[in-house]
Amino acid sequence: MAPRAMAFAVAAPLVGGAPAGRPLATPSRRAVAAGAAAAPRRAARLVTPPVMGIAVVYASTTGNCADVAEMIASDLGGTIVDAVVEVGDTTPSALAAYDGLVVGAPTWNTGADVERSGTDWDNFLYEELDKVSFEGKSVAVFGTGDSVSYGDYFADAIAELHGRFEARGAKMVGAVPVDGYQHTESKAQVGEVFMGLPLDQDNEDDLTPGRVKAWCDQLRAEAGWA
Ligand SMILES: Cc1cc2nc3c(=O)[nH]c(=O)nc-3n(C[C@H](O)[C@H](O)[C@H](O)COP(=O)(O)O)c2cc1C
Repeated sequence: MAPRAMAFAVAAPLVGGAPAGRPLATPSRRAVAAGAAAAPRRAARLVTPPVMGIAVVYASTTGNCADVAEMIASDLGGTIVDAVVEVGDTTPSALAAYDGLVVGAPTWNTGADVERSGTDWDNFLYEELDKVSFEGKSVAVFGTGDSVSYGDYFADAIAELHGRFEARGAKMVGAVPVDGYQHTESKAQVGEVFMGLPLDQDNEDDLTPGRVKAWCDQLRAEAGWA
């Protein structure tokens, strides 16, 4: 299946750091505050480190995860989200410049233990991520999947991203109850919760806006993204 064209152009983030993704139109309050703080009366103030918001990072083969990434960025808003970027267009060290991340992947490699996404995440997670620490960063995971045709492996890639970022020191946020989902099994499920937010754009896309909204409200409270 042909990869969908990139939903976002790559550009430098609003404040400092390596190029990571398309900045949203509105600078975050922290970015504005950082800019204000950097307006020096004395040269010493220039050493103030850049203050970043969060980045939404995704991969997508047929466009579902890209659509959801855009919905999440829109709900969190430009005061929180500084960049939206496809994972193949960034690096762990560029992402480590942000205060936090929302990361999203589809699941294509059904039943696989590793490289479950079948996208650029596979290389990112296993070839690049080990070089960078995400200590002190809040990271939330979402994923797109099919809870009917692939109901025994629903959104398995969520668990893989969760485990890999947690292993690099990230504070994982954004677990959601399994209530209301119709899958049978998922590697992303622990007890009665998912490790992140699964969305099924194939069978219940009507539920996605409400799920995204509730999750973004949860992230604001849980990660302090406000
Ligand atoms: C060959 C194939 C394998 C798939 N495997 C899974 C799977 O194991 N688990 C799952 O939840 N969804 C599976 N899906 C569904 C996709 O993950 C789902 O359509 C997702 O929304 C695609 O996201 P994307 O458009 O961002 O790539 C599969 C779909 C196809 C066609």
